[in-house]
Amino acid sequence: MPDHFQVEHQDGGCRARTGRLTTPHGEIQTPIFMPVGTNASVKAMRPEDLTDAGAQIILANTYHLYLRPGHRLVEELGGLHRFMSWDRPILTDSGGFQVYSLTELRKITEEGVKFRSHIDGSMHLLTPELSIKVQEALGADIIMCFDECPPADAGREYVERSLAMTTRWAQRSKDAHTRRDQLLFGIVQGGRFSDLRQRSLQELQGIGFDGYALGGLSVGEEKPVMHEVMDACSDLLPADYPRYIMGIGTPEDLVEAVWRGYDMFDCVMPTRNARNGMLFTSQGRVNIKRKQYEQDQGPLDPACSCYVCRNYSRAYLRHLFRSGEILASMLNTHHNIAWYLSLMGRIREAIRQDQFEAFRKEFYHQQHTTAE
Ligand SMILES: CNc1nc2c(CCNC[C@]34C[C@H]5C[C@H](C[C@H](C5)C3)C4)c3nc(N)[nH]c(=O)c3cc2[nH]1
Repeated sequence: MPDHFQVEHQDGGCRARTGRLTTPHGEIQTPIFMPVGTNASVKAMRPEDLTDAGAQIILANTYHLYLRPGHRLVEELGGLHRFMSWDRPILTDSGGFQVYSLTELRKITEEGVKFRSHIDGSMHLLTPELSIKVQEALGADIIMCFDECPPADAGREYVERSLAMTTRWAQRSKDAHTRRDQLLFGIVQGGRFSDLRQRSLQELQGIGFDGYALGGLSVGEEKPVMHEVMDACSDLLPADYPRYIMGIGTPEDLVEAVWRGYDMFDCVMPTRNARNGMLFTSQGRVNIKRKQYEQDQGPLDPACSCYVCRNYSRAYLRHLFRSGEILASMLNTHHNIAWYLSLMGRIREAIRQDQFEAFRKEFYHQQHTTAE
């Protein structure tokens, strides 16, 4: 058992488990959802709103912060925690995925990824060594290996070559990692091919990391493919290490992933959907701009105890959204993050009671029976 992670309770009826992950900026109770902050901010939320909503750890990103304001500047100003006044854990992604998803002009070579900045058009080369150096300069508590996330429709031959490079990049990431107080996670690739996933994981375990992430998912593949890969890897990932699935997901995806034994998740959905008026509730999704809420004096979600549901009506939230008020983004985001985090709290409690199987059935039923 590694000293930074302990499985606390294994649900008696399924693979779900609760755990405790210890980082330099504090302990994290898993399963955990991590709100994402692209440019050193979780859009429309102040740090005290995040802690009020129950956030234990947030995500930041190498690609964006390297380009602006620059990792050296953040380091000179005392690191990311001080820069954004967030004193709890931060996880940074290694930047490869964002280069792939954000830039047109990019070239992947053995050395790293050449790309043109989406901000000012300047050319850059992001390598495993530079990615680790940036993440160390930012001072994140958990950092990620520099990997390549192959396109969802990539053929077996491409995926096989890509994962071999991702393994070589993982070794280079680990060799470049000097700040031992930070946890370094490896990222398993291999596309939809279970045997390649197994090979990737075996190679990463041979190098040795503080946790293992599933990459290459939630990139447009069919749901059954995603569940198949999650199933196959669940039995292969070392049970006494934290398991992180990157980019997951909807509330249903989270419940399905916890049921398969995963511990950590991140997704832009609660924050991005909030800004588009798509809100999560115990009765399913509410599209707040719809006319049916024009005179609705009730709370967004009667079962939610967040600041927004305690103080505002659906009618008011609809008015703010239609008026394009900044407060709409703030309140909608606050609720969606609080709702996601309360879902994770209810999941942890169900696991501790050996009730997660029942929770999973009830949750699916609740989310899909009530008409919007
Ligand atoms: C959505 N599906 C998906 N995401 C994925 C990510 C990014 C995780 N989120 C970090 C991120 C990404 C963006 C948006 C926010 C802030 C910041 C920039 C960091 C979350 C991934 N990241 C890496 N390194 N490797 C993957 O294979 C991968 C696969 C994904 N599949």
